Amino acid sequence: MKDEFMMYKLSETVKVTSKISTELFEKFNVKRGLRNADHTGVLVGLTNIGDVVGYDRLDDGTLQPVAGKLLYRGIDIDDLAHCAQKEHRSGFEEVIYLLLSGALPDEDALRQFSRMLCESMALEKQTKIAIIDLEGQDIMNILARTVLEMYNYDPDPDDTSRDNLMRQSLELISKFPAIIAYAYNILRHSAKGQSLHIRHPNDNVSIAENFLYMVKGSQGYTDLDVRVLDLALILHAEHGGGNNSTFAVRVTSSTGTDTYSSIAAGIGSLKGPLHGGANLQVGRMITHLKDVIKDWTNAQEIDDYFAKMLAKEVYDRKGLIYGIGHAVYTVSDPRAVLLKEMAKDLAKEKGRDAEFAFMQLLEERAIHSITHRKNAKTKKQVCANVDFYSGFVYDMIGLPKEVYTPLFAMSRIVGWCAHRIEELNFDDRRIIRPAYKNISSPVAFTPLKQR
Ligand SMILES: CC(=O)SCCNC(=O)CCNC(=O)[C@H](O)C(C)(C)COP(=O)(O)OP(=O)(O)OC[C@H]1O[C@@H](n2cnc3c(N)ncnc32)[C@H](O)[C@@H]1OP(=O)(O)O
Ligand SMILES: O=C([O-])CC(=O)C(=O)O
Repeated sequence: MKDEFMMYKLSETVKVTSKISTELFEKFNVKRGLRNADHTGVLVGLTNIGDVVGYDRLDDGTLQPVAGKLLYRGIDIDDLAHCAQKEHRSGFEEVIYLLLSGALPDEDALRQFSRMLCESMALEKQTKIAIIDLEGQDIMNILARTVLEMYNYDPDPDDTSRDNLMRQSLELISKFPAIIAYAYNILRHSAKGQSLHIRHPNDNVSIAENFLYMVKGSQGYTDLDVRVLDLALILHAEHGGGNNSTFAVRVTSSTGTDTYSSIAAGIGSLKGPLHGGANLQVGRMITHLKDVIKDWTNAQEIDDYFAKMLAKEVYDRKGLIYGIGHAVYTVSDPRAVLLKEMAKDLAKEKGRDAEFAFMQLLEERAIHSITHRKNAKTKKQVCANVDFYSGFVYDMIGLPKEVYTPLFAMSRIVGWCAHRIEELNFDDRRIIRPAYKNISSPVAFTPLKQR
């Protein structure tokens, strides 16, 4: 038997053995996707870090959709984002301090903290060599592998005491920008034949600015670009304990494993197209839609195409419109609202109003099409999520698609670290270990010669 046929045979067998009928989930009251029947998440933990609000629960137990709110340690992200922008200073460092410690820094503390992060941004020689060695097409995979490699250079990698976790968190948060920037520059060099730049981070500039500098050089960005990236970093930093990547970090942390293994799990989760990887999928989808939709202002033409997408007849045949829908948000995702505001201003500045108007119409028609789709099992209200406008914003400040999802990780590493510290520090913590009911019947063993 040829190896290819063996693989085909194995896969065909799995087609049958992996089938589990939906009725069985209902029969055994299994919370598919750890979700209740009303789509809310099963309550599996408590946290002091982020609060994601998408609905109110009324006295009769039903849900009332509300405009989305996101709080970091009790503080509304609208306030964090608008205040930093109004004061013309970077806000991401303040958010890191807040999420990790639980309180806002005063001016002195913020200055010292920002300097500390900046000074720890440069990568050790071994890490740089590891990134060059790990040449590959996907920066999320390079990031995960680099993080795993960093275990070897840590003098105390397995110590899960709070002090050590804080040290490791600050190291990882400060080093992600250089890892991503260098990995992209190496990819650009090897895949596109461009010159290779390994720029040392600058002292006394924000994380957002340092990232742009390391990717594009000092002539390659403007003050506005820095402000835009800083906003994106503020908005992606944390999303409660239940989002898939943070939960992956909490699940792995609950075993007592080391920080690098746990963060690599978070990166793997975030890469998925239903989670952080959706920003890349939105970019691809919009490029496709710009091509196939002849009249960018024609709602009917868009509706017709979306109907075919939802019916899995065109595009990637997954039946999804990327950047739309959310497990918690219903009326709006507050991050998408802020990114959309930013996208509108930027589009005006960069002469891309027609594209912005097209995106806005796509958003409106996507929500309409999902709400009115054929054979819908539920009528849950959907809205644009954080990934809908982020790629467009990155594109307008000249960032390549290869870094869209890594930028999400560069920010979300903060939430992951805060949750890992929390997971390893509350009283009476336990290993996370839910149950799977086995539904197969017992099978008698058949000796090899009799099969
Ligand atoms: C940072 C982030 O992770 S944000 C999310 C990024 N992901 C995406 O943008 C991918 C597209 N979106 C989706 O796949 C989903 O909306 C998710 C994964 C984000 C949320 O999934 P769920 O919470 O399981 O969806 P939910 O239960 O609220 O969906 C309700 C219904 O709307 C449908 N729906 C929701 N979003 C979409 C979508 N984008 N395209 C098509 N149908 C959708 C669901 O299939 C479901 O249909 P059904 O009732 O007929 O079964
Ligand atoms: O909360 C979720 O399920 C996904 C999300 O928006 C995030 O992690 O930012």
